[in-house]
Amino acid sequence: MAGADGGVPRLVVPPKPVEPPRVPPPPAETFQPEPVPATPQPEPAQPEPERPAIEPLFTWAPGLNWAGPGDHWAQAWDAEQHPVPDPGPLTAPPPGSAAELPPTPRDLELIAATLAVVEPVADRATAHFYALLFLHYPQLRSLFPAAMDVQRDRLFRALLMAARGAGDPVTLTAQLGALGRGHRKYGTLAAHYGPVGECLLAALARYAGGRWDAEAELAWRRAYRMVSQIMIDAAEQAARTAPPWWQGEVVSHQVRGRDVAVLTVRPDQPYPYRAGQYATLETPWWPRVWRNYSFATAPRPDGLLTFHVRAVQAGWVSNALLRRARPGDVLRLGPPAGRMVLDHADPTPLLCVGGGTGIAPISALVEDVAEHGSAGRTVQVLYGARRADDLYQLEALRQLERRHPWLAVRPVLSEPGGTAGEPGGLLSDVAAQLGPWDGHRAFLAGPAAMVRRAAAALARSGVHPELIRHDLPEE
Ligand SMILES: NC(=O)C1=CN([C@@H]2O[C@H](COP(=O)(O)OP(=O)(O)OC[C@H]3O[C@@H](n4cnc5c(N)ncnc54)[C@H](O)[C@@H]3O)[C@@H](O)[C@H]2O)C=CC1
Repeated sequence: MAGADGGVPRLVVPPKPVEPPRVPPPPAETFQPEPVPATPQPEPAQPEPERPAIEPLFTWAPGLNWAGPGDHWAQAWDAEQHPVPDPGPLTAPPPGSAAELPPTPRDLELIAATLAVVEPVADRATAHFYALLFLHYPQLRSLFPAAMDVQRDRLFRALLMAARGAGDPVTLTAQLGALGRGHRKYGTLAAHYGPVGECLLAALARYAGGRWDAEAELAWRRAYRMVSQIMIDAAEQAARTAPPWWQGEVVSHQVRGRDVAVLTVRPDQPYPYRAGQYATLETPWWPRVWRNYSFATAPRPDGLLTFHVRAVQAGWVSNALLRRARPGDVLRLGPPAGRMVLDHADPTPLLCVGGGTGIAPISALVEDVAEHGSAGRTVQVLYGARRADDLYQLEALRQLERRHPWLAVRPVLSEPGGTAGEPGGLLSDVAAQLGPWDGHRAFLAGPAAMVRRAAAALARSGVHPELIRHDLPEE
């Protein structure tokens, strides 16, 4: 073929490109084979998200047990993108620094002044606190239930209350020790207290208005350091002798009366407790939602644990325990807690007031007196219920009464139509009418309003307030 100019064809050497030729982008619809790298490059190591040291209850449903980096919540809030403040100095201030000292009387005044401003807007401060906590420390989200409705203000308020009590380390140690031990079941670690404290301070700073300055912040840092150290120490001490939680298999489930389940559970390892105490329970249907239930018997030789559960309206755990739980189901139990325990060396007569399922710990106390009580101690039980068919525990108590002359049991019905000869009305009112009760110790369990009213009424009818025991939080 002749060249275009008709002469000898010449080899045309294209000029050397100055830049590498551009590769046009592939047409959108063509198949592109997956490029194979000449030498395979190792994947950059992805840091494992830090998970709390908890064993999932159900390994076949990890989603139930895990929320945190990578879960839907964290993705939706883009939580991983936010910088993480350094929580180090809060729980471990530099040695010799001002934050290391215990709170001073002036600090307590500043804390009270801050609380006076924050408490009226506690709802918003609480919401802000949790938002900060979960955005900055999404790995802590897994320590809380999926739905935060009930939980919402618990931690925040507990911290505020603890700070208020920072002037009385002995009482604080007793109260916070139980809280620290109880927090082990959530998977709480010592390292979590720093982040929680930083978010608490940030929420306070935002809502304490003009009351927040460097001096107030230092006061809160000192109080929080003391509070968190008490909880950390108690948890570490408990870890030497007890697991963070127990698993308990339901071995029997009976419905008594109209709507009370009597559940008996076999713990996976020995569960030491004292009559009158309670445990916190979690069901497999509502992970990380824990509720308190009193032991309904004194400790038994076979190690089984019994609880009485009435379903409360919209109560997730109580409804699940009443309607879903069956033998073979596995619950989790936190450590025992509660102050309603007996000193058997003390022969003071007892007045035990149990409303509704509040009769559970009262029954345990009666059994405890029967087994270990000092000779001559008398026990009077007032057992309140709305209707006669709600007195599901009466026959068991009557059996004990027949065996033990020191025991007297009186049912009290609050709705009309009671048994002739038995007192009727609200349990708290009847307890007061049957007094005076001076010279007695009183144990109260049941609806919170009943317990409060009964405590006030008994104090008026001669019982020294220090001799009245119940497990409602201090007001
Ligand atoms: N260790 C404890 O303190 C325990 C507390 N409980 C609590 O006890 C409650 C039991 O609930 P239910 O069985 O549904 O009992 P319920 O609501 O049927 O009440 C039982 C009785 O308590 C009295 N009562 C109720 N409300 C009162 C009020 N406002 N003022 C004065 N007296 C009142 C009445 O005499 C009533 O018949 C639950 O809230 C449960 O959490 C249960 C077990 C242990």
